[in-house]
Amino acid sequence: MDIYLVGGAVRDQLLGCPVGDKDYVVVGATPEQMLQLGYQQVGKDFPVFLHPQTREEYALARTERKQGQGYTGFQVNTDTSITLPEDLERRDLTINAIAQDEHGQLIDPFGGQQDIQKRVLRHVSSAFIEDPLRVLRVARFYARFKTFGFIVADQTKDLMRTMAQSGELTTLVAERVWREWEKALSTDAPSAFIELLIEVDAWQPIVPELSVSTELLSDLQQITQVTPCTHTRFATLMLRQQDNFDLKQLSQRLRLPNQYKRLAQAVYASRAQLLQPSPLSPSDLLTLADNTDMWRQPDRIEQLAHIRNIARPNISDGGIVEALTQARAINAGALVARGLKGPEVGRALSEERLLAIKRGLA
Ligand SMILES: Nc1ccn([C@@H]2O[C@H](COP(=O)(O)OP(=O)(O)OP(=O)(O)O)[C@@H](O)[C@H]2O)c(=O)n1
Repeated sequence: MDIYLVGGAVRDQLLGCPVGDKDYVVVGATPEQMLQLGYQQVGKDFPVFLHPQTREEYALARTERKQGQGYTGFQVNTDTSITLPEDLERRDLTINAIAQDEHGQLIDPFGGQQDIQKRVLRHVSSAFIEDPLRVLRVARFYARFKTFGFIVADQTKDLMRTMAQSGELTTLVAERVWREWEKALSTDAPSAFIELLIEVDAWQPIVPELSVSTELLSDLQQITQVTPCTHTRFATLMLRQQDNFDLKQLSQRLRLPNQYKRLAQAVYASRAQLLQPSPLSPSDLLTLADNTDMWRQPDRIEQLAHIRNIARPNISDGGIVEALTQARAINAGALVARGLKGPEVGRALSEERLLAIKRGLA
């Protein structure tokens, strides 16, 4: 049997990027041989094994042929006669279809190295269209490698458009879609992910609820420069949604994790204040904090301050973070100790917080 390093690890190494997970392909082995060597089989559909010591993934070389709709319709062949080039041919992009043997020698039948040099994301073969997730993957790689100067080959964009128009994108399960979203949000150019999906008509089938404008794309680009927090970056997309925007449906469609959902809700509910074209007064800030659950969620102060700063960059609100942090420090317990009861506590708490905000802004 022969073992090769493949996929992202080889690509990232050639690009001079830190190498993440390592994936290997094994040519000429049976599952029984792998088990005998102490590898542990994972997943039923694909013959993938975990190395007994490193726990890295080793997949038997395979070909795949699409049979039906959606993700269930693959006929997988892992016969020991499957060659390395055959396995590489089923992969998505040429830059992801380079293998490296144990001596460091590269096997690159589809011109991946040349495409790395030319900075092109290009599909390997027409089998690209068999997996609709690839539309999102290409958009995500485009966002990740935009700063390196990568573009997407025209023919690859044509295939992405064909896939978007076929309706296949709607068969993707939410978790897989969201995983690509989250990876795209953590790149240096998440707006490129959105732009490419729009360009190939894939936006509508994936997130019909979310309307995108040039202003919104620019917001996203700016927030990306000020914070690595993907929750904040995603929530920024709520800033310019209209009154008929259905956040509930969007979060169901993407199965948004709770932290994303809650911050998105907070931003959408407070968008009028966040976009207010005049400085926020102490009482505006109090309302903003009340409406976004800032008292219980201290991270929100910075998150919303970042969003406010990019929404209205020319307006100086003074020390929002400082003021709200001081207001948060007001302790309801101390008010109860003063003998206040019931609704009096709530009222006094608001008054004290307002005073603290005023002091903090001054
Ligand atoms: N829908 C997919 C998913 C994966 N692959 C292939 O499997 C490899 C490993 O996939 P994955 O780990 O998802 O991505 P990486 O390319 O390793 O990128 P990263 O880990 O940086 O996201 C890819 O390089 C690609 O060759 C593919 O062709 N089509």
